[in-house]
Order: sequence, then C-alpha cells, then structure tokens
Amino acid sequence: MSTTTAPPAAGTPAVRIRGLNKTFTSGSFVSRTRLRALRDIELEIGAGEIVALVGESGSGKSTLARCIARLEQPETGSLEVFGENVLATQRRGASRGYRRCVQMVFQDPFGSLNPTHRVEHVLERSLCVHGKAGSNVRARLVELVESVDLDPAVLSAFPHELSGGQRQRIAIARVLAVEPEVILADEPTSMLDVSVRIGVLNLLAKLRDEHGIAILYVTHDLASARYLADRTIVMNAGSMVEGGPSMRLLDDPQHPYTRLLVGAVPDPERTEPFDPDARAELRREIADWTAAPGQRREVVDAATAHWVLTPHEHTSRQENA
Ligand SMILES: Nc1ncnc2c1ncn2[C@@H]1O[C@H](COP(=O)(O)OP(=O)(O)OP(=O)(O)O)[C@@H](O)[C@H]1O
Repeated sequence: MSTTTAPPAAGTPAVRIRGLNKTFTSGSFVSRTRLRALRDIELEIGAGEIVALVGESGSGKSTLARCIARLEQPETGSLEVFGENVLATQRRGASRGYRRCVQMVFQDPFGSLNPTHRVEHVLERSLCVHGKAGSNVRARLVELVESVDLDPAVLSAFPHELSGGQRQRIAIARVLAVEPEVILADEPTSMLDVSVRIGVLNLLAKLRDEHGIAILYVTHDLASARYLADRTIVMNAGSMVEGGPSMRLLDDPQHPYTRLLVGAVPDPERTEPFDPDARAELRREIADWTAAPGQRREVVDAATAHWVLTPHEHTSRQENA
C-alpha cells in the first residue's frame, strides 16, 4: 500500500484480519438491543486472489466488506493491508492512500453513478481526485473503458443511456481509475440480468489475472462463487463456519450450514427435490453446532487448507467413535 514507507515483504497477504468483532446497537436507552454482526473473524486474502464470502441474508457479509473499506469501525481485532495494521496506524479513519488502495464495487450500478454527468466526467473526476490523470487524460479514459471491454463511444453517454451491465462496467472502470490493490465487490451482479452477469464475473477474473488485484467477492450465489473464486468462505450469523478452495468446499461441504446452502442450489442432475424434513434436520444440526462450546477450526484437508468450524464436543465424539 502506498501509505507505508517500506514495501511489504514478498508473500505478505493483501488483507489479513485477526479476531475482528462488530456489534450494532439499536433502539432507545430503555429498550436497547445489541446484535453481534461479526464474531471473531479471521481472514486472509492474497495478492491476486479472489475470495468469495457466501451466506444467507444477514449473515454479516456486507458488514465485513464495510469494515475492510473502513466504512464501519469494529470494536476489536486487527486489519492489516499489505502488512500495515491500519486500525492502529489510521485510528481516525482511512487515509487517502488507503481509500485509493482499497476500493468497493456496490450492488446497484444504477444508484452508484451520478445521472447528471457523462461517463467521461465520472471517470475523469476519479482520476483527478487521486492524482492519476497524467498528461493525456483522454488516452487514459479510452484505456479505462477498453479495459472493462466497452467501446470508447460510451464516454460521451449519460448513465441512463447505458444498460445495467454497461453501468456496472463503468462503476468498475471508475474503481480501476485509481489503481486499487484490493477490490471489495458486494454482490456486483445481483441486480443484473443473468445474461450479462458472466461478463462482469469474467471482468473481475481478468483484474485478478492481469493486474494482480485481490478481490473479496460477496455473494448469495454459490454457483458464481464456484465459477469465480479461488477460495470460498461461508458465513452464518456473523461467524465464518467453513472455508477452502471453492470447488472442493462446495463439492464436499462439512458444516451443516454449508450443506444446507449447497442443498438449496437448483441442480438439474438431482431428481429428488430438497426434502423439507432433511432441511429442518439440518437447521436443528446447525443450531446444535452453533450453541455448543469450544468452537475451533478443524482442518478437513491439509493439502487444500479446507477447514470447518467444529464444536469441541463434535470433534471428540468423532475421535472416540
Ligand atoms: N447499520 C446497522 N445498524 C444496525 N444493524 C445493522 C447495520 N448494518 C447491518 N446490520 C445488521 O447486521 C447483520 C448483518 O448484516 P449484513 O448486511 O452484513 O448481512 P449480509 O450477509 O450482507 O446480508 P445481505 O446479503 O442481505 O446484504 C444484520 O442482522 C443486519 O440487520
């Protein structure tokens, strides 16, 4: 990250989080409620790696992305970006260097672009704010739209003249204008037609492959996580319950919550529908696992670093069996 004085050592993860917790408090003084949105989060994202965060609505995915973007302040834990513990070194909020380095792509490509400005203005502003305009702004604008596979003619268009897919590409081009090293993509395709989603996913893969950008991909969609992400992490009720290489984890889910999510994905090869009784049984199992004391990450497969959060009781039962 450009805010640090010395370059990070080779192999330093782009993002490393340890023991991060976030609680929201709402209601009045007399009826205050507290919600633990993130519990003991541990996460690493390597440079040039895509990590998908999957889970049902309310599991804490966006809150985690927002904590990394420094839009939310966690109570405890450390957040290192390229080795710099930014919660300690930038206590009052993210520096300009941090905001350049870590960029967010939001779900809504309609709301994220100012409708009164042409695309060229939107992109040029990003370049100027972060001092990236250079001597030939026009050439840089053309390069940017071409890098997201759009025709330079879109530069003179207003956002409402573009399709949803084109707008999301412009939102990504705006992020690229500042040359980020980490992108937090919060459900970037969920508001797009199915037919254009794959193009945006391929674009994210291209950013990883060609620019070495680390990407946290937040999604409900297990199929897209499997398609795009090197690793997938499953979140339930604020906790990370399972993680590993996407294909392996989704082919061999261990935690009952992951099994529930995988079982709910429509599968043309599965002749039987997902049995409601089996689903209810999994929900009971999830409640048992979650309530049991002594949760710890158990390695499922050391070669692929597939792990599952397992209650101590469960591990001992298996070992004694
Ligand atoms: N600003 C806030 N104030 C109070 N509670 C909040 C706030 N932001 C999020 N929450 C709560 O924190 C929990 C996690 O929310 P979050 O948006 O991170 O989940 P999510 O997994 O991203 O869900 P979705 O997929 O629907 O976006 C939810 O119960 C949510 O209601």
